[in-house]
Parts: sequence; C-alpha cells; structure tokens
Amino acid sequence: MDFYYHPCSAPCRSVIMTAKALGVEMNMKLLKVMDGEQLKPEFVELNPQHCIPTLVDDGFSLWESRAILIYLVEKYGADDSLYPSDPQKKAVVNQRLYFDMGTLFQSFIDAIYPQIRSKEPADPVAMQKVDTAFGHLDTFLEDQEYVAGDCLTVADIALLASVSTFEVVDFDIAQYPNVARWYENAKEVTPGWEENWDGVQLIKKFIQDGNE
Ligand SMILES: N[C@@H](CCC(=O)N[C@@H](CS)C(=O)NCC(=O)O)C(=O)O
Repeated sequence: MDFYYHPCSAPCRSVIMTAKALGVEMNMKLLKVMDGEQLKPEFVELNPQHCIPTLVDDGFSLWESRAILIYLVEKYGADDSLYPSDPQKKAVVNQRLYFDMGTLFQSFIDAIYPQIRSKEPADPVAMQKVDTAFGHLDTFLEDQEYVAGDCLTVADIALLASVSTFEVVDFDIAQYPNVARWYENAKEVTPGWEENWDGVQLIKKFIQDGNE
C-alpha cells in the first residue's frame, strides 16, 4: 500500500497515526508539495486533485484524509472501535470529522496559514473563528474523555493532528480546559503521536529558518 505524504501536513499525519493504531504497514512516499511534486503527471494520474494525503491500495487510489481514515478502519480494523458501526455512534464520529474539516482545521487555514506563509499580521476576524472552533470543541468534551464518546476514534486522531498543528504558533490550548485535558490524554494513548509531533516541530523549524 503506497502512501503519498509530507510530514508537515496535518491530514497526512492523521493517516499515519491511524495506520499505526491499526498495525497497517504503508510504503511511505514523500511528496514535496512545496516543490510542486504533486503536479507531476504520474501523480496527477493517481489523484487528479493532486493533493496529499493519497493512499494507493492495490491499485485503488483514495484521497481526503478523513475518507482514508474510515477506509483503513473498515478494511483493516480488527474491530469497529476506531469507527463504530452503530449508526448513532458513527454519526457522532462523522459529525466530529466534518467539524474538524470544515470548522476547526479550516480556522487554522484561514487564520494561521497567512501568518506563517506571508508573514501577514493576525486577522482578528479569522482569529475569532479559531476561538469559536476551540470553544465548540471544548463544549463537545464536557464530561467525556474522547471527542465522540468514551473511546478513542478516528475523530480524536483527526482532531489531534489538527489541534497539535496550532502549536506551531504557540497557540494557548490551556484556554480551553476540556480540550487541554483531552489533548494530554490523546497524546498518551494515540499510537504514532511522536511522529505527529516531529511533523509539527518540522513546521516550526521552517518558520524559524524563514525568519532568520
Ligand atoms: N481536505 C484535504 C486537504 C488536503 C490538502 O490540502 N493537502 C495539501 C497539503 S496539506 C496539498 O496537497 N496541497 C497541494 C495541492 O493541493 O496541490 C484532506 O484532509 O486530505
């Protein structure tokens, strides 16, 4: 199974952690998107949207990280704990995954990317959306250990990759006590956390080097 990735990408890191949790071995293929490698014809052939993460499993090509997480659990999971088959439990996991994609990680793209990439000053409206997203996550985590209930799911893994990426700008997660409690525990229990953290540190290094 080929996995096209870059360690700086939070969506790629969520797939790496999920594969580790499942004990799935992937043939890691680093794709330097900063150098435009995703536009090479051989990659566009695999993924016409030319984005990472992209998984190619025995000729079956799939992208969109959260779709990949679900595919991996459904195809390779020994049980359904990371992505429950019960319709209501699954629906909550899906809601959290869509929340991550459309709201929380989107707030990172809108508010933090411009600060990192173009050294733009923080946009107060975009930063307010970050606060709102973290506030919602904090509410989801009231009285529960994991984002979709009482056990670790792919929604925790996707959100762990996203939330940790905010640390590249030393975002103060402690402002959101339930998120902070969940984050500390998720770091402990999620296989592959160290690799995820290495990716976050790599982004930090790029930012520091760019500022020198
Ligand atoms: N929603 C997608 C986001 C994928 C994405 O934006 N990937 C970026 C890197 S993080 C990329 O491949 N950019 C290069 C391109 O789109 O050409 C996911 O979660 O997989």
